[in-house]
Amino acid sequence: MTTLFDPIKAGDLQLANRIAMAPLTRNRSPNATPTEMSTTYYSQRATAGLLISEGTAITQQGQGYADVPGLYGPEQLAAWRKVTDAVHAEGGKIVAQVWHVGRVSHNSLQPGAGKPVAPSAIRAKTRTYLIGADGNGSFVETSEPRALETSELSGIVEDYRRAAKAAVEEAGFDGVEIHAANGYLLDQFLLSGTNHRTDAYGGSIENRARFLLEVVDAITSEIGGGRTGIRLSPVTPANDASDPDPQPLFNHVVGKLAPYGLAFVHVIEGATGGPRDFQQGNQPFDYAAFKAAYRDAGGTGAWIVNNGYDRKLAEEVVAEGRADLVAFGKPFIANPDLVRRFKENSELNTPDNTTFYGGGAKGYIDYPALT
Ligand SMILES: C=C(C(=O)O)c1ccccc1
Repeated sequence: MTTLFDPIKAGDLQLANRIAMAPLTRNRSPNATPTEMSTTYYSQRATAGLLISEGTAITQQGQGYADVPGLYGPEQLAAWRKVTDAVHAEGGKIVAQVWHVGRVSHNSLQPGAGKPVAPSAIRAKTRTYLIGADGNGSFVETSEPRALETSELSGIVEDYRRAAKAAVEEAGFDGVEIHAANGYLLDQFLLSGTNHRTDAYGGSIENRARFLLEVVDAITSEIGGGRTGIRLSPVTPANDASDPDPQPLFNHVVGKLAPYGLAFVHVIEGATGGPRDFQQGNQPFDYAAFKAAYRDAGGTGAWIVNNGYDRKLAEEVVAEGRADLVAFGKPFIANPDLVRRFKENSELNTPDNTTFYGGGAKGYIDYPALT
């Protein structure tokens, strides 16, 4: 029977166990540049089978929150290299989550203080996080976006390609996770609630999946499918994401992903950080059918599940073959040695949600490991 502590090969990635650290935004990268504390934070957690970095902007246009890191400047890449070197020195594996927020942004973060971009000019009913001149952070309403011209899309595809290449070749990541979840740009194109386009990128399911698949094609042709994963969130309402009929949409998406030889598909079940049984539309999402649609189409990537898992539930889904890995977010914030604690069935530290976003060492690198 497979356990959480058995190794697994996910594409080209040889992973020591089935416990992944989910991508966690921490807003501690001033000027989009990770710090020495980032190096400490990730290396403390390197016993995870796979570390997935916090969302990392592919360009300034793709940045939606203050003090999130980027992959678009030499100083950012050099800082990430220190992180990946430290993780590798501990025997860990780490991929970069490549991220474009689309409409979930604010004019003050955008090039030339312009409008955030989106498939359609529909403002997200959500908030973003800014840090004022006084250094204090606050959540503010997102700005009104503009609809991308069809002619702009190939340029953003190239931004993803360039970021993925830089992540692996310059920053030393073992691969990338394409952030196609949580109501950000790629998810905005997928969903009928956010994509009202009338060109070849809007309307039908095939058209709404087109942009995502162009990005997947570009990144896998650049770094290889075996170093590429993707994160999807079929029913999340995060960042005002909505589609009343997600099953055919996401079954289509994973069917089209199957031929790319991806390292993994990472699925947020339910509402991100919320109820696992959340649903969009009038019927529950069938996650088994979703996984079957990927495997039946020839998809061989590891299946990673996330959202609200504890040790017991994680052991069950891996033992029953419903998932290959389980990703943990908040438990890893508070427990750098989560793998050991699970293995020894030790008590877990409790996360302090007042230090999740922004700030310094407190709540970032000061959680105790078992002695
Ligand atoms: C990258 C994020 C996501 O995927 O939800 C995020 C961004 C800001 C705060 C929390 C999470």
